Amino acid sequence: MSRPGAGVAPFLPRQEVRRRTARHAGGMDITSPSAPVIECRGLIKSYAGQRVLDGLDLCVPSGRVYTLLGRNGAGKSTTFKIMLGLIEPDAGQVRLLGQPWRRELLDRVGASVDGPAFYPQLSAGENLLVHARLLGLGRERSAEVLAAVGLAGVGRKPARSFSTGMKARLALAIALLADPPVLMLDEPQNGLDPEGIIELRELIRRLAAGGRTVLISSHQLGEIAQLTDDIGVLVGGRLAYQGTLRDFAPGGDVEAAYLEPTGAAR
Ligand SMILES: Nc1ncnc2c1ncn2[C@@H]1O[C@H](COP(=O)(O)OP(=O)(O)OP(=O)(O)O)[C@@H](O)[C@H]1O
Repeated sequence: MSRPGAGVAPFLPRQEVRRRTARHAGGMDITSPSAPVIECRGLIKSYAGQRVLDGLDLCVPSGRVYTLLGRNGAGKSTTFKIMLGLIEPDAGQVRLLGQPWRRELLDRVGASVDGPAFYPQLSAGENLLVHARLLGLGRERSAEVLAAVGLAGVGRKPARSFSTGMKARLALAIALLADPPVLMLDEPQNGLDPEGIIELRELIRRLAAGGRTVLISSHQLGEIAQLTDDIGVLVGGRLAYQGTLRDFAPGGDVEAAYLEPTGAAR
């Protein structure tokens, strides 16, 4: 899907990034000096002549939580699907873990997009066991992950009868199973109750603290403020802002920064 491209532009000096991000300039640089783990360059994607991504540049540094923010239909899922090789871009390149995209690199990526792929007649534990066996993992790891996402108590209930939130937890469990260094979770908060959102936040923060890189998509501004290190605001098929949350909303009010007249969402 992606061809090896020219080298990626080096990071700008920190002051220059601050200057640019302060006025919400669209850009591809981010303040962390750590190596990018996920990079998109010039992604273009149209559906039936309708352009959704229009030269998208995105850069997720290592060991951080990065949120791709955008309104309904902005192209967040499309971006995730391209990064995961589920659809082809019309143009542009993706790099994962510092290398040009190739399918084998996905062994080190845990992902959830468009809800979980599960066997409806099997319980959460049985579903996880199926995935665990495919990955060469044992029963112990399935149980561990089941507990981590708060599904340990659901017993033999078949997954087809799960609520939306339980399905979201199962999707997360499947993504976590192999303990991958990179997680890509498309709207992981969807369907979760307040407890689930808090648990998810704590889990994601723990994963990042342990050195994993977590990319999520969301439109929940309040939650983002508590969860993310970096954000990219997707507008018109490109990032209107990319950088740290602190630079985006210095006072901590993400909603105000997002909605201000000159803000990234305009
Ligand atoms: N397979 C497809 N065929 C045609 N149009 C599509 C297809 N997939 C997505 N689109 C369109 O592309 C646009 C972007 O969709 P996408 O799902 O990437 O947005 P999103 O930001 O994830 O939205 P949401 O927040 O609502 O999930 C939308 O207008 C959508 O209708």
